[in-house]
Amino acid sequence: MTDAPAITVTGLTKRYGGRAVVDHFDLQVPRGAIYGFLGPNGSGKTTTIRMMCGLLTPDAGKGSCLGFDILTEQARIKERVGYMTQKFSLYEDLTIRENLDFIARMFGVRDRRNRVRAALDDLGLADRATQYAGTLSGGWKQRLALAACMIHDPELLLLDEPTAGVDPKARRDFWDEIRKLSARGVTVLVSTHYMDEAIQCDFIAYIAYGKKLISGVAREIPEMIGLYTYRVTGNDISALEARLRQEEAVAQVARFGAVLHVSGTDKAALDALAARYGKDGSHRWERKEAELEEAFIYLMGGAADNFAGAAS
Ligand SMILES: Nc1ncnc2c1ncn2[C@@H]1O[C@H](COP(=O)(O)OP(=O)(O)OP(=O)(O)O)[C@@H](O)[C@H]1O
Repeated sequence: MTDAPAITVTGLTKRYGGRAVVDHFDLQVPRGAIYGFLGPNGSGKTTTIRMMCGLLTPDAGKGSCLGFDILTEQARIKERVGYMTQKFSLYEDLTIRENLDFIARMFGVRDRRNRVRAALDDLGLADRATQYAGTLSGGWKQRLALAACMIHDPELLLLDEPTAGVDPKARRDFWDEIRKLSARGVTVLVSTHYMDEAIQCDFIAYIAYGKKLISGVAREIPEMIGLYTYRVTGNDISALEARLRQEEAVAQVARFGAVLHVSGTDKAALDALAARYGKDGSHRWERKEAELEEAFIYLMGGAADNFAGAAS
C-alpha cells in the first residue's frame, strides 16, 4: 500500500423516493487495500460503493477515486474499474478463451491475444481454455469472472459477495488470488454478508440504515467496539449457553462446536460473571482477545446502538 489514498469521499448521500439510503458517508481507502463493506440487506453497501467509484452520481457529497473527481470524471474512473457482480454474467455457450477474448474486445484491450493468454495463465485457466463456460463448476465460473473483470488491468476491483455459493476450497483459492492482486497495488472493495469474506479484508466499514457506524483496520474493530470475550469449555455447554443468553452482562454468545465465546462490552460486569460461573469448576473460563469473528457476529446481530459513539 502506498500513502496516497485510492479513494477519498466525504458527505456522500443518495436518496430514493425521499429516503436517504446513503447518508453523509465519509471514507478513505488506501491504495492496494482490501476494504470490506458489511451490513444488513438493503443497508446501502452497493449504493455506497457505486458512488465511490463514479458508477452512480450522488445527490450530495464529493470525492476522488484513483485521482479523478467522482462527480465530473466518471468515465475516466470507469475505465480503471473491474466490477464482479454476484450473478455470473458471461456467455455459457462460449469457451473460457472466447469469453475472455470477447470481454477484451469490448474494453478495446491492446495486444489482446497476449493479454488473454496471460489472464488464462494467471488464474490457472489455461488447461480449460476450450471448455464451455456453462459446463464449469461454481468455483471455476467465479475464477473466469475474476479473469474477465481483470482483463483490462483495472486499478480498482469491486466485488459483490464474490464467493456466495462457492465451496470452501474454491473460496480460499479465490481469496489467494485477491491477495495477490492487492499486493500488486490493486485496490479492492468488497460488499459482503459472509464472515469468511469479512476476515479476509484489511479494513472494514460497517453500514446500517444508510449510515456508517464504524470503520477502520479490520483487526482493530473488536477493540473499537469495546468487545471483551471469554472462551468457555466444559460440561453440558448447551445448557450453559441458554443460561448465559439471559445474563445482562452478556452481549453475545457465539458457539464454535463445544466451545463458547462469551462477549460483552462491560469488562467489569463480564469479569464478575465469569468469576461467578467459574466458581463451581464445571466450566473453564479463559479470557481471550476478541477477534474479528466475534466482532462480525456482534455487528451483524444488530447491536448497533451500543457502539454508535465509536464510529470514525
Ligand atoms: N435504483 C434504485 N431505486 C430505488 N431504490 C433503490 C435503488 N437502488 C437501491 N435502492 C434501495 O436503496 C437501499 C440500499 O440498497 P443497496 O443495494 O445499496 O443495499 P445493500 O446494502 O447493498 O443491500 P444487499 O446486501 O441486499 O445487496 C435499499 O432499500 C434499496 O431497495
